Amino acid sequence: MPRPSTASNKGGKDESVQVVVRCRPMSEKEQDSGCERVVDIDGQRKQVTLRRPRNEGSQRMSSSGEDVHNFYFDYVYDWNSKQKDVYEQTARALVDFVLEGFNGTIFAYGQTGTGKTFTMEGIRSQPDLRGIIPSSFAHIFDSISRSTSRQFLVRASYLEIYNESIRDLLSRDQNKRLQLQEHPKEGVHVHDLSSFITKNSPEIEHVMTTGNLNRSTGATNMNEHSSRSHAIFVITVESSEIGADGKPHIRVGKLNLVDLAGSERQAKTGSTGDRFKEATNINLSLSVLGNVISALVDGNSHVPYRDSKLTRLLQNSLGGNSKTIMIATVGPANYNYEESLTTLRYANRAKNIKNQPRINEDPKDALLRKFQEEIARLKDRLENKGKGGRKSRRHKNRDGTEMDNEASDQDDEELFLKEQQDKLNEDKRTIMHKKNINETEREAMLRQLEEQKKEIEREQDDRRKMQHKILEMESKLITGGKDIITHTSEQEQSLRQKRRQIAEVERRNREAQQQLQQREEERQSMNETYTSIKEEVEDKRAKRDKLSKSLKKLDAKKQDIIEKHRSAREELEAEQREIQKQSKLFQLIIENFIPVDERERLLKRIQFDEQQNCFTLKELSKQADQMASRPLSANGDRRSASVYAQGTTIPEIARFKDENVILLQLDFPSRTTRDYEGPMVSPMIQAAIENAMKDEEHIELDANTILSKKGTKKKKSNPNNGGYGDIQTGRGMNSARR
Ligand SMILES: Nc1ncnc2c1ncn2[C@@H]1O[C@H](COP(=O)(O)OP(=O)(O)OP(=O)(O)O)[C@@H](O)[C@H]1O
Repeated sequence: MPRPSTASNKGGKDESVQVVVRCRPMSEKEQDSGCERVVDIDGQRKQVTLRRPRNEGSQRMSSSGEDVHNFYFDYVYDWNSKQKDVYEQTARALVDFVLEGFNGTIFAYGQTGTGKTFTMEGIRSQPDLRGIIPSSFAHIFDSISRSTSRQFLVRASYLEIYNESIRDLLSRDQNKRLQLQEHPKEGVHVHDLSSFITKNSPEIEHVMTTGNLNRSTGATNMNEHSSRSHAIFVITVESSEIGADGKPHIRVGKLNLVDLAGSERQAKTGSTGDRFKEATNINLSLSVLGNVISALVDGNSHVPYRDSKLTRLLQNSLGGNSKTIMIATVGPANYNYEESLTTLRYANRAKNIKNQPRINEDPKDALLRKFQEEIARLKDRLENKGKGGRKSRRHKNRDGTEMDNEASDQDDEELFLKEQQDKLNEDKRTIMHKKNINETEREAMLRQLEEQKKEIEREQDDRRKMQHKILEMESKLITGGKDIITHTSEQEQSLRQKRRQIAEVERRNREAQQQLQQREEERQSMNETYTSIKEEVEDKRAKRDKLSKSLKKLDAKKQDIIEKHRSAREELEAEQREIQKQSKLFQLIIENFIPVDERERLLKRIQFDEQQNCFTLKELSKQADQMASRPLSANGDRRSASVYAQGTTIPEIARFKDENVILLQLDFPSRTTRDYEGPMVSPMIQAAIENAMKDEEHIELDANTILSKKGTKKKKSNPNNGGYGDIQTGRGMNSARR
């Protein structure tokens, strides 16, 4: 719903919602079970510090850490705070503004059992423990009694929102549920809500007691006496004063005193069934209250006032034309840490809500105006009757004496009527004793007298009724100052004004302090950003150092690898040279020592074995050009057989059968050669080979060249000296070997 924009809040100056935090003392139970206190209050700095319980996380307690939360409010009160101090410092100025015609709201928000009711109502029977509501009663009536120029009308209402339904706590019928109505100009109000005009503190106290008796309370496992409903006590103060134009001007101030239900999360209360529904609805109102606060703080165009009864009723108090104080209550013990943190965060946000309070002047529906008009009307009627009476008196005054009736008051009127009655009685007696009239005439005269008498009695009765009504109405309008010495009153009034001024200065100081705090927070966050950039630089520098170290290591490794590679390459080159050398040697040998046809056969047989990665010679049997087959004997045997042998095997040849032939061993001839013992290669050839091998690039080996160089020397050498000096002999050697 859009923000209210009724005429009443137009033009009001922006004013923040005041937020006050109060922490109650440790209960006996908490003390006995040795609970740790996690809340610190610094009244001077208006600071609340909440520490995470020691067993719930690290021991770190730095101001920037997550474990310590600092909050600043308009006022903060610790467990030793007095009810009177809370009232004087926070509520008094607001109640004064209500007497001036502003709307005001004080609401207590917090977890069950943290002191909302104690702060709002307290213990009424003990003067020192009376809370904000009873203190405001005394304050209002005391102020009125000191007022010299104004007439007041004070009325009170008391309602409860329970399970999202509204109940009039002052109604006879407690089953009746009331509805909210919205007036385009006057905003939201509860239809049919009863209100009681009260003329003094005892009367308004009585109203509260009656309402409290009707208030729903229930027990949860958190706190037996916990209130599960939102209670709103409304005091409307109307005042009238004659203005410079000589006409009465009316102002209406409305004070909402709200004791909200416990704000704790439902899981903790262990609610189920009806209690669950109850908790859900209570939480609905509270969560909508949270949404409203958020929307107002964030400056949203849509504020969800309509989402709950509570927020609809408090619409003017939040972002409207009211002066508002939120009192957030917290428990000091460690087990309340999470709830206290939630409450403090909630309260901290509420500080940023801006209202536009302004005086409600001459509203059309002011009860005081109706009273004044009715009294005036009745007085007028009385006067007119008086005039009529006086006229008749003048008319009936037989002795002709003229009376000054203009100045006659009510007593005069009574006296006049009494005189009239006495006169009628006198006339009646005279008629009774008259002798010169007949009976019929006498009776007619007496009847006329009787009629007149009845009329006078009726008039008397009417007047009494009107007078009573005027008195009754006037008694409800309170006017102070009659019994107070004006001087003292003025002094006190100026004192109060000074107090208000002090409160206003303090409020401005608080706002300035808040702004300072906000700037400090911004500075801190900038510092944090700076610290984080610094940290980033440090981090990057460390990474860079690390990287340059590993780069150095890699460089060293690279050098190692290059070195290893270089030496491996050198080795490979040497190996390659060696292989080339050998290859040249083999080439040399092949070209010079292997016959050409043999070389060609070998070349044909040569193949590369992929698996073994080397050249191999093909199997001879598989060669197409293998040796010619051995010749067979005439009859197809592998070898020719002697006739004898044939005779033994072939039975047909009977010629040899009888011969006695002895199988003798063959005599081997004695050896005529010797094994070669000399050098394999003649020194000359060896020298030629070595010479050729010296030049790696080109091996020149031609035995003929060598032979031509050595010429005759070689020819002279003994061909039997064991050498193969002639290449031709080499070939011969190869042939011999084969
Ligand atoms: N500031 C305080 N000084 C002393 N006693 C306190 C204070 N605040 C609360 N207490 C005590 O703590 C108890 C719980 O307080 P109270 O009933 O006011 O809590 P509550 O928040 O109103 O709970 P609920 O949500 O049930 O209404 C009461 O016994 C009350 O007397």
